[in-house]
Amino acid sequence: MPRGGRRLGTHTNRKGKFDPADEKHVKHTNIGKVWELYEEREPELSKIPFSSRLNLERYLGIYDSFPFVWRMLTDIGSIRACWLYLALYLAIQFALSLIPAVQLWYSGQLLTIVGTAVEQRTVDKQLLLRVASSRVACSIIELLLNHVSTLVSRPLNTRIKQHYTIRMFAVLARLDVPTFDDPLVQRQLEQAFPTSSRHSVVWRTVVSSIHMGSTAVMVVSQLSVLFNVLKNQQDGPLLALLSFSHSLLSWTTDTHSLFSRVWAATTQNDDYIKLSGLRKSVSAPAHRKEIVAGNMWEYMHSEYQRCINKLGEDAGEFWDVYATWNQRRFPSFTSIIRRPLHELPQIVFTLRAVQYPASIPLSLASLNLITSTSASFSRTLLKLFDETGTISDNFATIRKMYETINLPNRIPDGTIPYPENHQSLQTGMSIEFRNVCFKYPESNAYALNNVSFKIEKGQLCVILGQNGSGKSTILKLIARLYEPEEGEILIDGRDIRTLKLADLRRATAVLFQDYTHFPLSIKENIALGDPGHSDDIERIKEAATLGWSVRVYRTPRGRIRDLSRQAAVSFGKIRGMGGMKSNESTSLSGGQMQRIALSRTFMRSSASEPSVGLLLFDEPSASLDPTAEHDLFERLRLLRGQKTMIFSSHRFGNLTRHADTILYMHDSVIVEEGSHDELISAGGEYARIWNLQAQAFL
Ligand SMILES: Nc1ncnc2c1ncn2[C@@H]1O[C@H](COP(=O)(O)OP(=O)(O)OP(=O)(O)O)[C@@H](O)[C@H]1O
Repeated sequence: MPRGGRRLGTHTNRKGKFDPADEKHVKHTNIGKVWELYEEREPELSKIPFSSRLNLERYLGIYDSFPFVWRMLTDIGSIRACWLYLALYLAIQFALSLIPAVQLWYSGQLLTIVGTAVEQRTVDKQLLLRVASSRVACSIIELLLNHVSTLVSRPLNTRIKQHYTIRMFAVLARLDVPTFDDPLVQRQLEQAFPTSSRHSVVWRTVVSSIHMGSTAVMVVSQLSVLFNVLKNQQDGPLLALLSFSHSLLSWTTDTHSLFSRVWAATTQNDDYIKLSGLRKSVSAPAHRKEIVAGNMWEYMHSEYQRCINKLGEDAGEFWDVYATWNQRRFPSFTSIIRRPLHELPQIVFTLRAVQYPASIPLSLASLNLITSTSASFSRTLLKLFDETGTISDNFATIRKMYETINLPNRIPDGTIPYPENHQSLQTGMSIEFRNVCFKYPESNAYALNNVSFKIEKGQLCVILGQNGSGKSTILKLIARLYEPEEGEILIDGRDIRTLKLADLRRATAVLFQDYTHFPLSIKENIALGDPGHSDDIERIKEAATLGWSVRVYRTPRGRIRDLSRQAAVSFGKIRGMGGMKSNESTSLSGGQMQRIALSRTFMRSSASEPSVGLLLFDEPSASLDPTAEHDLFERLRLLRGQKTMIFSSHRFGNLTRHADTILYMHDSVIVEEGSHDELISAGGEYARIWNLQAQAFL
């Protein structure tokens, strides 16, 4: 039951592992009876005062990110009208950054007027009116500028977001299987393109950079006002310093420790694990049938209640329990002295007033001016530190994003175009495996162990074997989804690695066992089989006709007619399956889904299709009933013409009798090879199972 995390955008430059067992770098705390918290210990730099809040480590990697940030800016420049909007946004932000200093200056002017009035008992009414109205005007201008800024930022954000969404889509779509399946790549993708964020990381970086620039302008302008204010004030620097220390202290203590560090929380409490298991069981639709039919609810309810009663306050989610635990902790020294420090400027002022009673009204005005000016200045200055931290994190994310955009695929592309002559594909492709060994990534066991065979051009080959013997793996290696560890695969006598990947895949039509249904309409699901002809409705209909069988199906969204009688498919009546969440959410059966996948393969695999020379089918009849299976095999055999066709199957029968060659696999190795008659007369494992099956029907 692990929970873990790191505040979004903090320490993103940090390298290394987070190992809960490493006591030197990871602190372990029990949070109540249930949760165990593992936090990274403060790094070396944290010994410098305030460094935990300043997060000095984050600034160290900022320079590495500059080339990527420059690239981001040039990319933004290439988006239509973006520079224009950006320049406008920048100008507005600059104007906004000057406003606080102007407001402070007018506040100072107002206090000077009050001071003069107290001293001389006269008021320059015109000056007062001018200063007061300018002060009000400042607030109105600020409001208007903020509004315009929001109006400008919206189209800017949308354009930037769309631009990068399209690039992200390209990254996701082009990754090959081993690269995409790598958990590290998955994490990299999630960090570079978080799915949950409303704004793109690019927009966040642009905004935070501009804000940092305007905060810097604010700091400089407010500093000059502060300097002017303090210039003529007795005790001014002391009062300003006290006020500044209070702001600094509040800033350093206003942070939640867990938010700034890498952490993980886990539990091994059996009651809590059972409690969450029960909660998930009653919430997930997958368990509903069994809960109802097995009359389980009363037991589940009483167990749930028992676990909650036993755990008491600790029965909550990690964050709730942690919040309660954190509140109970004794306040830190800094948070204790924060309050008295807030009062200190007033105490100092009172002491001074007692010393020089004659100047009390004037000093009162000064106290107010100095404390408000220095508080505003220190707030802005400290905001600048926070923003610098955010910038360094955003820059690091930009770097990661561009690294992800450039992520190379694990399967290297070849350079030789294939085939030299397209007509040659009509007579199929030859395939040869020479001593091929292969392990799946993250697996220690061989899925193929020293496999060698040759399938000649135009042959029909059936790969037979039990579950897990390696049949699908052979097909995946031919489609170059993975790379063998040892050995060679030859296509028409050429090393598969030297051939251009796109050409090879264009020449191959494949139906995998674990085919999927894209959450798109049925028509689009079929058309994807040959994206080059996705507008060719006749071709889609033909593929659908070939993939379907002798039944009439009703889908919740439309009716697919009996295609075996060569009736036309009316796609107008089949409304899309777009929006379906998963296979379970539609009422199409496994067999129906398989027919759609078959139709997709048929988009490119007809005998007349000149660009395809090899047809690969991994258990194409697994979800079909016997009639449909027989029907399908007959159609496939007729359809292939003279092209090479490879089937993987664990069923003996109709198909194997027609095969030119059968590869019989066991435990990642080919144990028998030959035609049906050859294997029967050889009297090996194939013959044994064939005879067993034959006896069953006697
Ligand atoms: N993605 C994967 N990662 C790790 N191991 C895998 C993966 N896919 C398959 N394997 C393993 O490789 C071995 C060969 O699998 P393969 O899918 O080629 O068998 P198969 O003969 O096609 O089986 P089936 O008849 O069940 O489809 C099996 O032990 C399987 O568990």
